[in-house]
Order: sequence, then structure tokens, then C-alpha cells
Amino acid sequence: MGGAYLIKVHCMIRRHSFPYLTHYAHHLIKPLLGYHRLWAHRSYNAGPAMSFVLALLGAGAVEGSIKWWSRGHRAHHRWTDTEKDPYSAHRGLFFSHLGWMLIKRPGWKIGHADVDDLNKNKLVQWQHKNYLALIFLMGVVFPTAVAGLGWGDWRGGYFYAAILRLVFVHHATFCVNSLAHWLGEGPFDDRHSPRDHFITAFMTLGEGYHNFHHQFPQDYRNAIRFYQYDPTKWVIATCAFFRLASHLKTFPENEVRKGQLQMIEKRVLEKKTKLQWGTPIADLPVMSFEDYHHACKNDNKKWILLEGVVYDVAEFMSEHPGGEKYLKMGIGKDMTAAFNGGMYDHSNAARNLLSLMRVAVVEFGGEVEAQKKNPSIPVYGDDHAKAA
Ligand code: HEM
Repeated sequence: MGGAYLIKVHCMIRRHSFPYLTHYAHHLIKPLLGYHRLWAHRSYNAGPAMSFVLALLGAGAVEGSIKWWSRGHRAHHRWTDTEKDPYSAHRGLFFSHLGWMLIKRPGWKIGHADVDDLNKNKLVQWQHKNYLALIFLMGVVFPTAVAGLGWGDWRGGYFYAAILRLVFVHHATFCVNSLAHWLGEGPFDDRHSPRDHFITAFMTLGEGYHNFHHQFPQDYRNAIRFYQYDPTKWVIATCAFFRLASHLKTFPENEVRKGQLQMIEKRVLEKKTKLQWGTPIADLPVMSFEDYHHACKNDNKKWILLEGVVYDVAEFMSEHPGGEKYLKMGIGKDMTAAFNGGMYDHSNAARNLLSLMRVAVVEFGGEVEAQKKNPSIPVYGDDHAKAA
């Protein structure tokens, strides 16, 4: 008995899954196209026919009227992650997903958002006034009738296209407030919770590039690269092609790149702070060339002067890949030229090694200054022939 029932369900799913899946995608995309990108963010303009269809089908998603939804969404953008954010991700994954609907909060606790433009919009006002009738018509009657009249499956239409579809569509759109603030990375700004991730994008038909979206909310795209999954953007672009939509807004690539590069810089900086870079040159004590020279000659310091900075090579001398001899020869002298190609043009790695050996800076900088001050001071070159 149970087995026969399962087989029947299986056959039904096989027979009707395509139209129901299409129906699901279409019911999900309508609120995203209309409520989110058209009315909440005004990321493009829609002609009267398209606006009307979006208002009707958007009501069928049973997520509130355009006005109510957009007000909440604009507040979410303005007050992201704060107490006044209606779906604050900081209150946990469950709260941002659907907990916010279960907890009764006085209206003043939710941050203010300007919806004057929507108050002036006749279609939005009409949908708001007739919302209850529209959700019954578009949320239940319409999908049931499509399946019933389309392929004679009234019961399937009611259960799959109306009720089950509502559950899926609700959870998918709720993921924009929950999963998209939890899973992934913040390539444009990581001060707040919105994140970019393909999985969220897949589940929400493109809304998962949420970090980008919170940075550039008026951009009609959520995904900016051709390989990223954003069917809602594709539908808007197609509508624009057929002149149903116009004035698609995009942020200048220059501004988008700036944010990305700043985040890359920030991450590089974070990694850099985990390494040792030696005492910054600005924090080193200053000494005269004579003092440097004197310390090496009389105090047995194993110091070398390069580009105006004194380095202690005592421990490194025996490790020097070029041999100990060259470093010994350089002690107490200015070896800038030798280090930079006069003898051997050192690598970046050699320069990095140097940073940990800093001792002091020499007044007036490098060898030229030193030579000018005291031409009798030996620099590299005088005894080069002897060393070689
Ligand atoms: C504290 C200062 C110095 C450091 C940290 C240093 C470090 C190094 C390092 C890491 C190398 C391996 C190749 C490379 O990375 O470029 C190298 C090679 C070499 N260095 Fe130095 N060096 C210093 C000073 C000098 C001076 C003053 C001379 C010459 C008077 C010199 C002559 C050479 C030569 C000839 C080689 C080539 C070795 C070979 O590949 O056969 N170095 N040095």
C-alpha cells in the first residue's frame, strides 16, 4: 500500500517536475526582479506592462506588499547589522532567516527608511490596498489554475505550485537575509556581514553576490563577472533588449575595482603584520659616518653601511652566500655600490634579509655624502682589487 503510494508520487514528480520547477523559478524571480531590484533599489525602470505583471506576480510570492517589503529592505540596507536592522545577521542565522517574523517588535525599533517615492507610485499604492485579495488570487488560485487547466493536475497545482512552492520560494528569499550574510567572503568591504558566495547565488537566482549588492545597491547586477550566476540580471537585460525595461544602472568599473583593490590591500597588510620586518628606518637612531666608522674600527662592531643604513652582519657573515670575505671587507665602509651591482646585484630576498639587521641610519645618507664630508674615508672600490 505504502509502496504503491510512493510509486504514484514518484511518477507524478517525474511527469510534472519540469513545469513545477519552471513555475518555482519563475515565482522566485518575480519578487527579486520587481520587489528587490525595481522597487526597493530602483536599479532600472520598467514599462507599465512589465511593472503591472511584476506587481501581480510579486504579490503571489506572499512576502508582503511592495511598499511593506521595500520599506523593510531599505531599512535593512541603511541599518545593516545594527539593532535597527529588521533582519540583523548579528542576532544569529535563525533570526535573520525567519526569526525576525516570529518575534514581535514595536515599529520604532526598526530603523527608518525613506519610501516617499513608493508612496507616490499609483501601482504600488494599488497593490498595497488590494494586497490580501491579490495574494489569494496570485498565490493560490493562479498557480492551481495553471496546473489544472494546463495539464489537468488541479491537486498537484494546489500542493506543488501553490503551497510547496511558497515554502521553497520563502526559504530561498529568506536566504538572502540569512545565508548571504553568513557564507562566503567580502571582496568589496568586510566591515559588515554581507557575503558573496555561489551557493547562495544558486539558491536565490543571483542574489548571493550580496557583498557587492550592499556596496552598490543601485546596480541592476548582483554578479559583475560573466561567469557568475545571476539569472535575475539576465532577465532584466533581456527585458531591456525587448524594450520592456530601461535605464539599467551600473556603478562605474573604476569604483568597483577600487573597493576590490582596497580589500586586497587590507588582506595583504594583515598577512604582512604576521611577518618580521625589522625596526622601521624612521625609528632607528641617527649616527654620523665617523661614529659608525669608529665603532667598527675601535669597538669591534661588525657593521656595514648600505644606502645610508647601518647593518649588523656579525651573525650573518659566515652564512653569506657570496662568502664571508666580502662582508669582512665591507665592515666600517659604505658598500652601497658593491651591494647594488658594483660587485654583485643583490636580489629582493637579500634586501629582505637586510631589514632584520638594521642598527642605525647615518647622517646625510650614503657614500656620496660621506665621501664629500671626508674624502679620506675608504669606500668599496679602493681595496676591491685586494679582496678579489
Ligand atoms: C649585509 C649585507 C648583505 C647581505 C644580506 C647579502 C646577502 C646575499 C644573498 C642572500 C646572496 C644570494 C644571492 C641573492 O640573493 O642575491 C648574496 C650573494 C652575493 N653577495 Fe651578498 N649580501 C650582502 C652584502 C654583500 C657585499 C657587501 C658584497 C660584496 C662586497 C656581497 C657580494 C655577494 C656576491 C659576490 C654574491 C654572489 C654569490 C654567488 O652567487 O656566487 N654581498 N648576498
